Amino acid sequence: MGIVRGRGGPPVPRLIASGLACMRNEQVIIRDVNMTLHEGSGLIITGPNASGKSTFLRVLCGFIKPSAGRLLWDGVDLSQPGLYDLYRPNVHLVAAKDAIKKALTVYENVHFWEMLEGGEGRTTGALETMGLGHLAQEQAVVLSMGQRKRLQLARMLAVPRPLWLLDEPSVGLDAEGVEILEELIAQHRHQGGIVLVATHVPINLPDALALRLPPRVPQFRQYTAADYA
Ligand SMILES: Nc1ncnc2c1ncn2[C@@H]1O[C@H](COP(=O)(O)OP(=O)(O)OP(=O)(O)O)[C@@H](O)[C@H]1O
Repeated sequence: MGIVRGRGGPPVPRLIASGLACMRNEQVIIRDVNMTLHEGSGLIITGPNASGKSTFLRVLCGFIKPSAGRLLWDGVDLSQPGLYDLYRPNVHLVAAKDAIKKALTVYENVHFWEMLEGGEGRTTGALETMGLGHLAQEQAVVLSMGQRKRLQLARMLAVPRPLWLLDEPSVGLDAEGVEILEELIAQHRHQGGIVLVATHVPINLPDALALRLPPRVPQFRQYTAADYA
């Protein structure tokens, strides 16, 4: 994660969104979103329900292509062919849907992900950090909502990546869990990582930037069977 510098100039921002827009189903979900983030940055994204916070994170993680605007990573415009594929391994999204496999053990849920991503040896430590070590050999089906969130965060820790995109990461966590989360974010930023948090719940990210998305007024239309296919 070395600092990228222009020739003799200040560090190049790691992540830039410029005039970013996203349409889904012929609806504008987000428009003209701008941000510039350097190593160690934190950004708290707020906005009313349906304002596009989750959509914005999904665009940033490369699941949805922007409809307009530009996204740059280390100064490179990701709209160029093939570059999203190179960028994606830098990003970890903690989404509302947790993709936890109930039939696997807690350990396997993290280890499976770690192996998929080419890592090895971090699963046990990640579970311990999230206070799930004692449940490692239990099937994930027994986990409570807050424990599932802890498992999601353990998966993130098992595969180190510079850019964390966290969608409502504290929902379901108890006070101790929130404290661990805030400490992890602080450590990650201290090591040069970047953390974006979309949330309705206040979270302590010292010196974080703020982005508030405006309310969306959806254009309702008649839906057809094709929309649900
Ligand atoms: N695949 C999709 N197709 C069509 N519309 C979508 C799709 N995904 C999301 N949307 C619409 O995008 C809008 C924004 O949704 P999103 O989940 O990004 O908002 P949000 O700000 O995260 O909301 P909340 O605060 O309720 O979590 C919603 O109106 C939703 O219906």
